[in-house]
Amino acid sequence: MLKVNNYNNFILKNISFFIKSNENLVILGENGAGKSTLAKVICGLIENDSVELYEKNLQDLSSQQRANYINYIPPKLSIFDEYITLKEFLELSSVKSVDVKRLKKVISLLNLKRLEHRYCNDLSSGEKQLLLLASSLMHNAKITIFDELTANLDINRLKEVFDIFKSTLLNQKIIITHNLDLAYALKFKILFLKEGKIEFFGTNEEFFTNKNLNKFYDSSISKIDNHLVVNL
Ligand SMILES: Nc1ncnc2c1ncn2[C@@H]1O[C@H](COP(=O)(O)OP(=O)(O)OP(=O)(O)O)[C@@H](O)[C@H]1O
Repeated sequence: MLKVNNYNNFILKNISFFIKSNENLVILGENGAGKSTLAKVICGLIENDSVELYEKNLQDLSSQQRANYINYIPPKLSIFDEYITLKEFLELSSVKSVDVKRLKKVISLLNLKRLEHRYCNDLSSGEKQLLLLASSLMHNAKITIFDELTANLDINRLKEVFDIFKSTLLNQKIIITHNLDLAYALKFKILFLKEGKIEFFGTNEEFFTNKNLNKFYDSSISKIDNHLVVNL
């Protein structure tokens, strides 16, 4: 459960919304609309007193509690220790002691076995994205925010990630993406930001109508026979 009560800063304006504990969310909006900023507000990287997680004010939570409640997965993996391996990184991603069974399951699920002992810094961009997803599965917070996780993934990997997003492996998910096919297929609730303001908040079905696509994306995308078509 997530509630944001009238949050304002120099980027975001009058941000208020609520998602129940059984709901997931996709955040959409053009470059610079404020999506990452909103994510940082929700997870407390930008301090505020407007966010409630499971009826507790974010500000009142200890660091350990915050880590249990919320996990922000940034667009890019940044690692300070150049000699940390993929497996070591995943072991460190658990908030509690490492669940060896879960670690094995996550490595196998994402086909990361062959990369287990590779240094994280040497992984390709797509492999780093998969490592970030794997780390979120190890962390297993009540709410996980993915900021453009799928940007570097090939089609097969995108499908695997889609299946994980649709599964119950993680609790609540908030997905920031520019991939409208992904957003449409997930069927999660949609929040659309424009210049720091919420322009739309509602169901997937309500958002993905030709009227709304025209309103939010001009004529660059339309829906034909339940498929999104980009008009290049
Ligand atoms: N620390 C900062 N100081 C000043 N301006 C900032 C800061 N962080 C973000 N901005 C500005 O705020 C606006 C929103 O940025 P944000 O990263 O939240 O957008 P976004 O919707 O995630 O964009 P994108 O889709 O390009 O990743 C941008 O104009 C950005 O330049």
